[in-house]
Amino acid sequence: MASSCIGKTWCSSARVGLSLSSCVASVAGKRNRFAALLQREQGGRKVSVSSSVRSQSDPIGGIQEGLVCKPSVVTGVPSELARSRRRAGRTSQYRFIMAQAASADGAAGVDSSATFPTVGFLGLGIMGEAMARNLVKAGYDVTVWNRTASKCASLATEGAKVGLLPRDVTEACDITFAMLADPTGALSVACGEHGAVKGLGPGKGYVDISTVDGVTAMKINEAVKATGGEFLEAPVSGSKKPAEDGTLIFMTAGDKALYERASPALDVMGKARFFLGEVGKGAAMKLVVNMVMGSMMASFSEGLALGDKIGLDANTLLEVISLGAINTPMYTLKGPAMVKGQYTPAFPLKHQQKDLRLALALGEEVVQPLPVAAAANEVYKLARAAGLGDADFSAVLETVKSHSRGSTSNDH
Ligand SMILES: NC(=O)C1=CN([C@@H]2O[C@H](COP(=O)(O)OP(=O)(O)OC[C@H]3O[C@@H](n4cnc5c(N)ncnc54)[C@H](OP(=O)(O)O)[C@@H]3O)[C@@H](O)[C@H]2O)C=CC1
Ligand SMILES: O=CC(=O)O
Repeated sequence: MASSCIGKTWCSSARVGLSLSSCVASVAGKRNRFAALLQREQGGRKVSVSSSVRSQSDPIGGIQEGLVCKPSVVTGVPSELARSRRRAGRTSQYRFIMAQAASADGAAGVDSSATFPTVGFLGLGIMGEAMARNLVKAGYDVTVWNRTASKCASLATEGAKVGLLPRDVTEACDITFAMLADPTGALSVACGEHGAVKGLGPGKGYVDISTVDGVTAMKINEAVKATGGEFLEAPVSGSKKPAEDGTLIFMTAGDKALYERASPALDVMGKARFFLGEVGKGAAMKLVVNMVMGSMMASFSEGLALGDKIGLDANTLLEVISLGAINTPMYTLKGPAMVKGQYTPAFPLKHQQKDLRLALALGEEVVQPLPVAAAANEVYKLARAAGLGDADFSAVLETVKSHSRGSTSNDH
């Protein structure tokens, strides 16, 4: 293994506070209840959630637009961990909107370790929710935020706190992770009106896991640095299942000290991590990897479409591929579902097209010809135009197939 890569097994001992982990996890798993509201601004409208206490099975139902619930309405009991942190003299203003009824759960006396950072998580999409859940399960004191507030509900029932705004999360946490869709989302969450940087300052860290371009990562880095905080870009390889299993691969760059402090949490979410140097290198590595992946999936789709058209049995084709040198875990995993026309999103097609677009822009910058990736990008663009953006990226097969329908031979 490369010296810059730390495998999961090497690092498990770095995960301090495991007894605390199990204790907090058990508290989280018991009596969560909502006594909360969500208040956020979205497109100029206030959106909020009723402040009444809700059952676990329907923790957040009844989102009402137009209401403005004041933070002072927030009720509930902060977690024992948060209380113990306050007892320990922390001055951060925690503005939780979700509270855990922890008082009777035997958590009294929990001594929050100074080396076990409070962590924030911004962006609970396919990846973010699974990653944040692993942090909660590992016992971290996690505060989450998502633009669509209802997506915080299940993590809240599992023990996470919910922040009103990105800035509230960074204000409350030592290290905040962000997993947003694209450069626009990453920039707006970090640097927007109530953005994450507003809650940052010396001693705090911001780790952006989103797949973005280097320029975006550098802009966020500058904004974080202006607060005295530290920044790490940390895009990941691995999809929904590796996110659930905690087996992602991190490609990090930026502040080495933050990398060291964040590593125990990275190791909860991933199986390997690389530190690649200055900001921009992580994005570059990720874009190269995903450019290759996009081309491979497009090429695989062409093979399946051609095989289908000439009457090859699809499952036999998959088996032949699986036994040879061109086999990849991706083909093994996705192939059978593709043959059945099933594209449940693990890696949304719109994100794969975004990554190809960003990789091609990188190629432009350094005048690197990328004809195969450029051709693949066109196919993904067609797939997006056909409404497949939210399907899994393997749905590119449908576009490849649709372009050959109606013609059965090359007769002139
Ligand atoms: N899925 C995968 O297999 C992998 C994805 N990635 C990368 O990780 C990132 C996230 O992927 P994934 O979880 O699949 O994506 P999803 O589309 O499932 O989630 C995207 C997240 O970004 C939020 N978001 C989007 N735009 C904005 C915005 N303008 N302001 C605030 N929040 C915004 C969404 O909020 P809301 O819920 O409100 O829409 C949601 O939380 C992407 O960059 C992707 O390329 C990397 C490796 C694997
Ligand atoms: O970015 C997607 C992945 O699977 O990695």
